[in-house]
Amino acid sequence: MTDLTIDAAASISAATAARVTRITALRERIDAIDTALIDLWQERAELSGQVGAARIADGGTRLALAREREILRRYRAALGADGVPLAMLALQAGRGRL
Ligand SMILES: C=C(O[C@@H]1C=C(C(=O)O)C=C[C@H]1O)C(=O)O
Repeated sequence: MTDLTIDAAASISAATAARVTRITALRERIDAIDTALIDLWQERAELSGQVGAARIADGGTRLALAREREILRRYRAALGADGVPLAMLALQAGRGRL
């Protein structure tokens, strides 16, 4: 290889190494976010179950539909159309399937 070719190869591999380092850092942050989301998802389901159990113990209903509508509206306002199925899964995780 000529000196020029060696320099080019070294700079390509340095750029590749920088990209790999950046991807690794971004993935570490993604993993941390996923861990936080999973923790919050499970906490939400637990709290939702407690509210439902308290309402039923008071002779109330398993569902509070006005509250569910408000939650669906909030997710849709924040996340657009994708927010609706996400909210439905969050509700289901807490109070079970309809
Ligand atoms: C937790 C509750 O009970 C149910 C579960 C909800 C939820 O997971 O957010 C919302 C409404 C109810 O159908 C509540 O009334 O707040």
